[in-house]
Amino acid sequence: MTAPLVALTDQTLGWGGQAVLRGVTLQVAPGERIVLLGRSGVGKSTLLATLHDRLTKRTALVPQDHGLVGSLSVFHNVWMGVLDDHGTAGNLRCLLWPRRSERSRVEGILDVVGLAGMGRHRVSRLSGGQRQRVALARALLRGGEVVLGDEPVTALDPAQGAALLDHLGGRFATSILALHDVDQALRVATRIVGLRAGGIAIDAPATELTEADLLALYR
Ligand SMILES: Nc1ncnc2c1ncn2[C@@H]1O[C@H](COP(=O)(O)OP(=O)(O)OP(=O)(O)O)[C@@H](O)[C@H]1O
Repeated sequence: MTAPLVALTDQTLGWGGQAVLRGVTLQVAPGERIVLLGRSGVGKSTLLATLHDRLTKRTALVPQDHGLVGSLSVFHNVWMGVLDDHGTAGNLRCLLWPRRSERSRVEGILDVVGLAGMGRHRVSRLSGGQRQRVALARALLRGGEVVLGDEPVTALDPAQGAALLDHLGGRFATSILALHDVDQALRVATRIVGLRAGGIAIDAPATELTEADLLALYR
């Protein structure tokens, strides 16, 4: 059997001594496409944060708040995805004088997320959906074994959101995404983890679940 990428056993997860989720047992195997569902505030981000901390393979993250630096350009925000591949001197040089090869590498990804030609735009002047696509571009540039996304396409229109979820699926072998859209979840997931009342209420292959099963998480 393939070793799990991360394993939690009967864990209590929370913040500052306050439990949010109890009895969490979850293993993530390579190649799984896991979607986390559940009402607002139930603990999806809390679980993602724990998994992000525990994963040891290269991981890209699309945080709910995008995690961008507004005063920097789109190019520099996307480049942040690969900062740890370069030394401090190389990163400082790239901040001031990005090379043509670095610009074109980022430009290729901006094209994928529908932001072609916007590398020099300042992030603080972008719309919410454009910012979300910068965060997605940063994850796509970073690459790795796993992508973690906290509502990574909520600011996008349905067609654009579906296309970018497919791009994530093509770039990363394993994904763990918190989503709010049940149909989208059933389309992209191999496995769905539903949170309710302080714990995991559903953990099953997506093929064994119906829309009604998932909508019950929101009642
Ligand atoms: N960084 C944090 N520091 C302290 N408490 C937090 C933090 N993030 C979340 N919480 C708390 O943990 C609980 C669960 O929140 P969490 O963000 O995990 O839920 P969620 O299911 O992701 O919600 P949403 O769908 O609204 O994003 C909430 O009570 C929230 O206030």
